[in-house]
Amino acid sequence: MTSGVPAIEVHGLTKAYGAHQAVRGIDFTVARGEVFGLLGPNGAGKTTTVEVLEGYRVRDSGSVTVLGYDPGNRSAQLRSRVGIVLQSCGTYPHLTVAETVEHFASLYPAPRQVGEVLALAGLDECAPRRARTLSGGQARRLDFALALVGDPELIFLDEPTTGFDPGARRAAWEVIRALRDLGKTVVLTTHYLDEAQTLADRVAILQGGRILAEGPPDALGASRYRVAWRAADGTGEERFTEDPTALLAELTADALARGERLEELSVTRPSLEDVYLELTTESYA
Ligand SMILES: Nc1ncnc2c1ncn2[C@@H]1O[C@H](COP(=O)(O)OP(=O)(O)OP(=O)(O)O)[C@@H](O)[C@H]1O
Repeated sequence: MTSGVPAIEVHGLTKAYGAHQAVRGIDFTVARGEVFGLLGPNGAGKTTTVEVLEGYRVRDSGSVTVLGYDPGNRSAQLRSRVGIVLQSCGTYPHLTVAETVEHFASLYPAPRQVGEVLALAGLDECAPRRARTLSGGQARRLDFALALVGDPELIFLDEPTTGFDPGARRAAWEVIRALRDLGKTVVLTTHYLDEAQTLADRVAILQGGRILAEGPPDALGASRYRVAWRAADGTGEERFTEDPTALLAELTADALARGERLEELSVTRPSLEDVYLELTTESYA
């Protein structure tokens, strides 16, 4: 359900806290119906960027458009079309799950049906329970449900599975896939690279307020090959290159000149995790 007009357009966005430049001029576009992952180490500027998009933080410069609006204007129309899953807010512990979702539904002009939202968030069985009795994973599903009930076009998920057990994570991934199937646009920040690899159509890797790489998770490493081998002293070695033919020629020639073999030699296209670690470690150096 992608249309020509992007869900989000960011050009030259900057934001400083006092003397500290948290976001240093970033550009990216999120298409409608896309799941977009923002990755990066602690302090990279992910939350700052998302808060600007959500209209919670005022940018210093650059242009930002969300569903055609400037989020800096905090328009009510934009708010009703955007869903935000905050870290568990624990509202109304005395209400049941169904009552909580019903209450939030009443705040929106055209809410989704409560039963449908409960099913989508995997909360059918929890519907009659009081919110305060939910486990951490169930409470997080309720957060999802509350972000969905207004039937938003665009949903921001901030580290949606942090602290989840593996089962709860898979359940949350199913919810996110269901959102994509409904044609929603999802912006996801996460520290779990497998989560980004599995769910995101495209990712941007941020560090020090700059985007280091952007693209589909499988394509990011397409031109960076990992060449690994075991050296004569038994230590594992690895090098990254855009031209494995040249690197292999160099390595094998050197090894032959020393009368050695490159044991366990392999050439692989790196995973998102490899690309992420290489990029974020490189630029610390
Ligand atoms: N309100 C604030 N006042 C001052 N500095 C801030 C504030 N919020 C964030 N920062 C700083 O700005 C930088 C970017 O922070 P931000 O929270 O955007 O990073 P992040 O990528 O979301 O990190 P994390 O993965 O740890 O959540 C960090 O150096 C942080 O310390």
